[in-house]
Amino acid sequence: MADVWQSSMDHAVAVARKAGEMVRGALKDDRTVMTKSSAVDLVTQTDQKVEQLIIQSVKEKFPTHRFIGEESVAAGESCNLTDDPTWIIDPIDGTTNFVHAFPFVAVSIGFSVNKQVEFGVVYSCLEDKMFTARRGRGAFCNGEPLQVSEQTDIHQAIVATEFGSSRDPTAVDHIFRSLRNILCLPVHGVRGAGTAAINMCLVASGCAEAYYEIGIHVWDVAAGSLIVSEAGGVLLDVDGGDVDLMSRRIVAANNRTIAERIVKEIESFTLQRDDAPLQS
Ligand SMILES: O=P(O)(O)O[C@H]1[C@H](O)[C@@H](O)[C@H](O)[C@@H](O)[C@@H]1O
Ligand SMILES: [Mg+2]
Ligand SMILES: [Mg+2]
Repeated sequence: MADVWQSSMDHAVAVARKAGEMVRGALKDDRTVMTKSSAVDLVTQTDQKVEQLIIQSVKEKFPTHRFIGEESVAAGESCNLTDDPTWIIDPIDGTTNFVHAFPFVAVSIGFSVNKQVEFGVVYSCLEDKMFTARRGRGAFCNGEPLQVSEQTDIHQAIVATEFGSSRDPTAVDHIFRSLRNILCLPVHGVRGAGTAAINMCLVASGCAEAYYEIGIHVWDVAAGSLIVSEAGGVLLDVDGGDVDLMSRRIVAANNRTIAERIVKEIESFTLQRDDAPLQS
């Protein structure tokens, strides 16, 4: 049966590739680092230009579609998911990596309809890996099918996580205690690529059993969440309930056994939701 969202997905792949070229071109030149929510929440002109490139090109082709873009939200746009077709964009996932030329940087584009992610595209542009997933039709990297790891023993797992961009001491304490709990299970290792989207693609590829983080935003994980689930993985909230992409918390794992084991070790905390009303 024809896929009603195929042309949108084709466009997402094409524009992510174009955006990736822009990111690669700017890697050595863009040293204009600005900050957002904290001194370590970085943004560059390239983040802003890439988001504009993506939004402009989508608007020309699909004028009725809506957008949630990281840099547009930072500039004051609202972050509400409606039932309308919505492009959820992180122009550079891994801006800190980009600034330091640490070689994991992604363009992440999720597309949701009726609040459900229909397709996800993550372009790991320095590795030239194009990860894609279409709901119900599998996940792929450069056209090759992805499958999560079959490991069910947490002691033989690699777990990915990040420290995020908050330096609030209470939040940092929670993050460290969770990390300590997981390290001391013990697990084979803890890793972090510096980008939520690539961490999730590593789970989808079977290279890591799980990824969890508190503090991410919907644009960090919208595309990656579908890539993980279409590769056979599971998504949970850090308290073990259903994942809520606006809640800023996520566990993405190869299977429920690993996901639930990790949930037991996480000291959860709550942050302001992405869709909280804007403060005037
Ligand atoms: O801000 P970018 O680089 O789009 O996204 C990153 C978050 O800032 C950081 O807090 C988080 O740890 C990382 O996983 C995410 O990709
Ligand atoms: Mg991001
Ligand atoms: Mg970003």
